[in-house]
Amino acid sequence: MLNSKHSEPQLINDKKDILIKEQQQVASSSSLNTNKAYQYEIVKQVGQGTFGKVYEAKNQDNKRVAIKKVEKSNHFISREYDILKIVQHQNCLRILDIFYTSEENKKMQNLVFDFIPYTLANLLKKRQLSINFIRVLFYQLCQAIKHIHSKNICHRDITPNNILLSSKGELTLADFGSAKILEPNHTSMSYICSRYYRAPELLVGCSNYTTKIDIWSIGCILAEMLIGKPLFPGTNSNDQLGRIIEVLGSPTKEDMESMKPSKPYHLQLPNISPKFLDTLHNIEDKSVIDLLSKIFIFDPIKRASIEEIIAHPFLRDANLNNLELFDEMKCFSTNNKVSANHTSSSSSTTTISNMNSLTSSSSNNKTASESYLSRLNTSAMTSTNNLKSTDGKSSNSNNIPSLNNSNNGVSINTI
Ligand SMILES: Nc1ncnc2c1ncn2[C@@H]1O[C@H](COP(=O)(O)OP(=O)(O)OP(=O)(O)O)[C@@H](O)[C@H]1O
Repeated sequence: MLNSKHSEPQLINDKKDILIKEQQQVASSSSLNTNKAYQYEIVKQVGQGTFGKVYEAKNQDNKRVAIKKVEKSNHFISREYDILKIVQHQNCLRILDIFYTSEENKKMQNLVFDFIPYTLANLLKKRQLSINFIRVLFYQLCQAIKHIHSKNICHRDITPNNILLSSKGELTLADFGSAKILEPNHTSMSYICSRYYRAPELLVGCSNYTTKIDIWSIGCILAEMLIGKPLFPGTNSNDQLGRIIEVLGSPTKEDMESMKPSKPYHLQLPNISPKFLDTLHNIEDKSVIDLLSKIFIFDPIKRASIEEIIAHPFLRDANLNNLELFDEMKCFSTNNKVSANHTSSSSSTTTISNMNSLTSSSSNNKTASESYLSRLNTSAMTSTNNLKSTDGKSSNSNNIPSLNNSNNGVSINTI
């Protein structure tokens, strides 16, 4: 029932190939293997990340590929290639090749991938999705997460920009640049993950979090697919936590302890009561609301695991065999332009009846990536204070001052 139409990756051959290429890489490290760059013809730039650029290119067989160029520097920890060698799943981005170039006296790592033309972010800007299409997209995302979590890999930056889509609606999780294998008693940087998708334990500075931070992010993505805009569009880390509290209500003392904050937190709150059901009241499918209620839980241990999510009734009838019945991806086709406000679907009812009455989202739809710090070598920085987030705003995740009045009186102080 749940067969993807992706072709099965040639795992063994690819892995062997990658290993051989890596050995060749080491052997020719003095020349940085720059010759290999000539095997690829750059077509155009398609993405600009925090640390690198992504290009559409053609290989020698005229196959369309994506090349992600990232500077190799002593100040950056890039685990991306190491993680990509482990991740082998039809819903996770597959690495095809790696080579190094020297550009403007910088050593650049070039990662070559299958080219996948669309992102969930593009799609969400274009149109509202039907509940059945959301179900199949979310199902595929969950399969990707199940695979990486089975290897203790935490993605740590799941956002609509990192979810790639084929013209048929096949989903590929990309950007393993922030991913890390989480060891049980090791600490990790809490200043990780793009803001809107950051789990509350990260916002309070927890440094021995688990893969449940990814579960929070996919909950945010599911909600965003349903309502058409980010559920928690915080303008800074404080505002982010305030917005979560507005919807979920104040965390209890036990919730706070479960999130293992970096400092004792004293919540000066006029005991906010949950607005969760009000926030999502326009969503007609009640099983998806029940699923979200099991994901949006402060306590990471009580938050649903990926196996529990996959077993939830919302995903029970996910059927990838009829992807072609959906018309959502047609909005990208040049011959068949669908307006951004197009809401009908051939296959199911629309998800919500009135997007304007959703309560928690602001007009600011810009994703604020705060993930870049995760890639900095800790020795290269002394403090996270006053570092700028990639949206250009000053941001400070671990030293949380009072929230401003825009959060209905929610204020949070550290003691
Ligand atoms: N395989 C691919 N095929 C086509 N486009 C891609 C591919 N990989 C990435 N892109 C495009 O490039 C963008 C940036 O890619 P990616 O997230 O991997 O880079 P990044 O430098 O890690 O970005 P960020 O710092 O924002 O996370 C994606 O949002 C997507 O638009």
